[in-house]
Amino acid sequence: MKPDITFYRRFAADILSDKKTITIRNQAESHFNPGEKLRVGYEDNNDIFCTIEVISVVPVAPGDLTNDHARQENMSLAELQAVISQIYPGEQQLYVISFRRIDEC
Ligand SMILES: CC(=O)Nc1ccn([C@H]2C[C@H](O)[C@@H](CO)O2)c(=O)n1
Repeated sequence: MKPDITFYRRFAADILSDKKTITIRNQAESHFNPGEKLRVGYEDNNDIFCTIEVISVVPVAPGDLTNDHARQENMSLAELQAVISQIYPGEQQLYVISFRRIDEC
């Protein structure tokens, strides 16, 4: 079965240990709704590694990212800003998807 959302493999350990509780995505992945349960897979092969429940989806401009966002990503703000500009260069509107992990698969 295909995942509903994927993550780079390097972030999986932080999700599975509940250190990472948000992800920041662009418009294409802003359609999730609070309460929705998502199968989470690896970006490189789509293997599912856990299930999460969406808590909220909130718009954010890249320039408005804070230390609080970084803490929830288990990164420094500088690291988060670097990751975002690598994945979403030039995007002006992003979305913070907050989640809680339900299951390890
Ligand atoms: C397709 C795609 O966009 N995949 C992504 C996007 C983001 N992430 C991670 C990287 C950071 O930890 C946050 C913020 O974007 O989410 C990802 O793993 N895969």
